[in-house]
Amino acid sequence: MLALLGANGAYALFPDCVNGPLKNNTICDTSKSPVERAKALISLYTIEEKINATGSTAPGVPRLGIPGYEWWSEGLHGIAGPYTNFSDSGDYSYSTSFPQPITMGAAFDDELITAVATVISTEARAFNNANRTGLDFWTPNINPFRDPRWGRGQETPGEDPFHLSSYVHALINGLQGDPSDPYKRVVATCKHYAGYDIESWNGNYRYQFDAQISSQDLVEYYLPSFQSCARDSNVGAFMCSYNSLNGVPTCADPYLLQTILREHWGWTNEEQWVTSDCDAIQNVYLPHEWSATREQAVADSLNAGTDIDCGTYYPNHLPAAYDQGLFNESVIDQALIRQYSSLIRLGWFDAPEQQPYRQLDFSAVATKSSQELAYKAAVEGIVLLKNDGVLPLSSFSSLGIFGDWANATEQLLGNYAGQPTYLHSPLWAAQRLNTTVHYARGPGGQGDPTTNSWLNVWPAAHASDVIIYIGGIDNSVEAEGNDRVSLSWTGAQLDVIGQLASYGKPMIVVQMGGGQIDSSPIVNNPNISALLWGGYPGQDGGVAIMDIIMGKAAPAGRLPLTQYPAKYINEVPMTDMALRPGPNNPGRTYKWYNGSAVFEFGSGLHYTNFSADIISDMKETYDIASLMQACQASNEKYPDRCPFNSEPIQVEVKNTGKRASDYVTLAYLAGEFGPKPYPKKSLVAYQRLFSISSESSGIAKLNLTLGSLSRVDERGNRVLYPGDYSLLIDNGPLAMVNFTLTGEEMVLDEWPQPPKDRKAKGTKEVGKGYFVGGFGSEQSVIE
Ligand SMILES: O=[N+]([O-])c1ccc(O[C@@H]2O[C@@H](CO)[C@H](O)[C@H]2O)cc1
Repeated sequence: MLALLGANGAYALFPDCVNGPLKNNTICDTSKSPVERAKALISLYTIEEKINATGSTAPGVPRLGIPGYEWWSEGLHGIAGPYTNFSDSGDYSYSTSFPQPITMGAAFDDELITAVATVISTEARAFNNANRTGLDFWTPNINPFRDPRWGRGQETPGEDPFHLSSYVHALINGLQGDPSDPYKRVVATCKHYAGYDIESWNGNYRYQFDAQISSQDLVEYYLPSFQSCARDSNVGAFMCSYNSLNGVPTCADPYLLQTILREHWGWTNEEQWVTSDCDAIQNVYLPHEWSATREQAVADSLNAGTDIDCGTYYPNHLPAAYDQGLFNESVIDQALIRQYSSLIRLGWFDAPEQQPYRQLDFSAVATKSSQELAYKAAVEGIVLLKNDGVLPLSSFSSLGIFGDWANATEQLLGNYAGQPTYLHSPLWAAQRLNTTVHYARGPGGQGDPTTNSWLNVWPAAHASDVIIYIGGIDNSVEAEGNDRVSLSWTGAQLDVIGQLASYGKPMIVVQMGGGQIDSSPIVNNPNISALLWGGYPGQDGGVAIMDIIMGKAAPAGRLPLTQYPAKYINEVPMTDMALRPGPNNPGRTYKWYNGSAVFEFGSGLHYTNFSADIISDMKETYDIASLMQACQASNEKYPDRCPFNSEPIQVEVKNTGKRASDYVTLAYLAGEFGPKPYPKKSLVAYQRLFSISSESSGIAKLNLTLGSLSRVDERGNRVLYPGDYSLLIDNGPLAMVNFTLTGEEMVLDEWPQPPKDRKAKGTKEVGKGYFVGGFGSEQSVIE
């Protein structure tokens, strides 16, 4: 075995196929396929060694020179995670930390996402070569941001399934590299499959919750991003979730893991594996009480297709399950073939000089271009929501900066962050401008209105020409394990904002945090000139915010989610998973919400104005049978991926104002087709255009597919329906064209129905059977 760079840690070793005991075994023969190599290796393992290899911290098989491997690394917006090892100082003490996905989602720029993911995978390789992280990363989180209370919505690109599917495709390309490359850059893991988006609400916990979701909502809303991962992006791994879905814990559900994932989506490559969320196998036993015993829980999960247990439940309980005959050895072989084939595709077994990534070291980390990309991602994701013309700022001699986020450091990162290269707060950026800056934090964002931290606010405000308040929410309010209980501005913030506004000076509010906050009091206050949303903009977020305020950069991000009024959370329980409006549900997302949003999905202003014109000739009528014939002739395996238009639909976007700016072209379909009720509209394409100067135009090229024209019926089938369609450009809309689809409806994708004998349990009584204890240790249960 060969030690890499001599560092300590879980990644210190990789198998030595040059001089090690297996050098003449097929596992070391690079002319053989990964599966052949993996099979040769595990044929040497005893059943004990096989079982030991099923946990996320795999000990390896020393007698064969197979070192341990830690499967759990994170990479949500930069390398991170419990087993990624940053040094205290110097090399490997930091990496590039990008904005949270909710902010990068607002950029609506897939090329940006691929570039960001490429940096993350490069830095991951450099850290792996120094034995500091793994080769597979448990990212992205692509559960749609369904309910505005969700504490982890910040980890996602937003609420729209088309947007998520496109974003995740771009991301996986950057993380894994081209599928045809002999070696993967790293393996990505699409999580949390599926129906996971509640942390803790009204006595329901992620470990115990049973999400009841119709087939229609599953196919239309909860699963497209996962289909994009599995079917369209060749992702290397999936993670099943804590919750149950329609009565079955997802990690023990052969319908989800076999019928849908592997068979229906064709995710049959032997090097692709499923891990459980951390301790989710334990939860199959308790609190779900799906399996009667611990042994049955591990066997049910392994048999269903969960190949790795994040935790120790498999290694601890599979031996007894094996003795009881609850699983066949071929099932564990299958799991290990997937694991080792994946490691082979990552080059784990091959000599360093054979691989393109083994030479990377710290000089590839936090490069100048990576830092510039983190800044660019932040700028692109910031959204301008209100502006009476005060922005961009000009002619002032002093700035007052207030609020809980004004001097934000770690707050900028959100959760699942590693060690950033630096942390530039808005205050830091303001202090580098050629102006006087007065700063007072004031009462904390989530803060206590009674503290005397108010006192220094007023003199600072008095002395300033322009007032900037930067606040909102952060991970003390929205977090893993912690859903929000209010959509209003927290603590004393509205009070201090109101009093600052009463000075009658130009005033700008910057709303931070991943979940949206009802900002109608700010919108309606005529003394507040401008409102921006920044999400979690990452290590250079403060500079990005100040550059937009000063006009050094132009805002063009769009909200990737709805800003609901605060009363929304009284109108629908978080546990109601339905998207369409019902008696106790006003509907979810911009497609179905029947109330009046404070800001709609896609909202975003500029420092200029744009007009749009659909310049492609579109027919008035399209015949469904002809569309399907063209699709069949193209030999596309999945008809929903067939193009609707043979050439991209071109939209000319003209900057009719005075300042150069990016513009995000959003294209929606609306109309009367398919099952009632009809959604208000659905996003079907988007493209960000860059730096369109005054009086100039850019051309967006939009590719619509048959899938994007389809609707989903109650059984989950994706169908192309006859009816009247409108293609809308932007929220206004700025341009629109109508067309009709004629002929008989056609099924594009027939959804496999759950088996009739599917064992399903109802929702458990809330709060009962919930484990309290640390990761990997089964402790007390709330009875
Ligand atoms: O005990 N812990 O240290 C611990 C930490 C995080 C944790 O969360 C889970 O682990 C992440 C694995 O990628 C999933 O996204 C998340 O649901 C689960 C357990």
